[in-house]
Amino acid sequence: TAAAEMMDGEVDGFYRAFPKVELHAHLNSSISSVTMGKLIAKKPDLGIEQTRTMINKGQKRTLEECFEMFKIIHQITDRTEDIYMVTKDVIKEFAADGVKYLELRSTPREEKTGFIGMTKRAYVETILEAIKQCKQDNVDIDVRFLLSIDRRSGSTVAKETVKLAEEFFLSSDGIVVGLDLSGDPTVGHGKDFIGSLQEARNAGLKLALHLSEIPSQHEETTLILMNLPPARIGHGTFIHPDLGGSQELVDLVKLHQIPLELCMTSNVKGQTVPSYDKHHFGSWYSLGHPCILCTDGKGVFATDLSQEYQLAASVFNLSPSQMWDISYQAIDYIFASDDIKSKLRRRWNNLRPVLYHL
Ligand SMILES: CC(C)=CCNc1ncnc2c1ncn2[C@@H]1O[C@H](COP(=O)(O)O)[C@@H](O)[C@H]1O
Ligand SMILES: [Zn+2]
Repeated sequence: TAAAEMMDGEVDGFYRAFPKVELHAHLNSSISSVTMGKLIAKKPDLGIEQTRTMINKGQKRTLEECFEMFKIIHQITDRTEDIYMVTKDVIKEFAADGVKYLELRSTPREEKTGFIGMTKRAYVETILEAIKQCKQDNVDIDVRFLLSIDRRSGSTVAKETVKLAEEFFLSSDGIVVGLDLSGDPTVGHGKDFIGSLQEARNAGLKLALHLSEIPSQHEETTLILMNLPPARIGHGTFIHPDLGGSQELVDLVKLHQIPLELCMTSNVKGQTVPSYDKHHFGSWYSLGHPCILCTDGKGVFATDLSQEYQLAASVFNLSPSQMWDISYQAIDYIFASDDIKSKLRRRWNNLRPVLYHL
């Protein structure tokens, strides 16, 4: 479509200058081509080509192919030094794109390769170290972290991840704020994770769960919404009754006012949504339901948050002031404290007249 073609071109400066909140970014999906180039140069033996780690202009992949891409990326980020560099680069790139508050998420990974190997605890510590370093370097962005549970790895691993998250929740000075449930939606069942997720929530961790990324997850989503309600929903592509969901699900989401983390480029390139104009942002936004624009993975999906804003604005014909409200409203749904929310609102309110020349 014309909008899609436009999006592959230059983004005008307007949405880059917009202060933005990014709440759905997987670390290993967010690696830029520059950073990927550095990683490939460090590991020439792997013979990895850049074209296999990102979906470029106009290209599409099946969900299966996308999850194959993550395997390749994980091969090239298998040491703590890689994770450290990736995290720092990703944070600086989000800051350069005008993101003022970022929640990164990543799956604690154990690797036996290399000299020392990497434990899940070391993996998380490395990310937290990189976040701290960026703060010390005065990078203009507030960064928090969610531990991801990969649904492929089953309930025992999920329990371990919750334990690790609870531990870091208490020791990370407010950096670790929650948990994510993600991974291949065709694998595993949500019911295996409900117990662990309830425990996590009782310990004070906030939950952001990938729900209904594919049509066959109706029963799972119902079960999770009845037993948990998470604080935020990732994608929720097939919650709507026209798309394999049901009015009952829509009503549950509306009743609990659960915001949706929406990733337009990711969904179209991953082909769960046929075209930008058919993205479910349209129907939820019309309902007045809280919609948060996110990248999912600015690396693999070759986008950034400014592009996602411009895309939504052009596809759904939204004014700068409506876009401003979307950005401002996202502050309500961050997992950091009310104090941080107030600080961010003040920043936004100070920037608004500058942007609109009011
Ligand atoms: C088309 C497509 C696959 C879109 C992305 N939709 C996703 N759905 C579920 N889990 C995901 C998705 N993207 C990334 N992830 C999770 O994030 C991981 C990569 O980031 P990390 O290693 O956790 O730092 C993947 O292995 C996967 O577990
Ligand atoms: Zn995701």
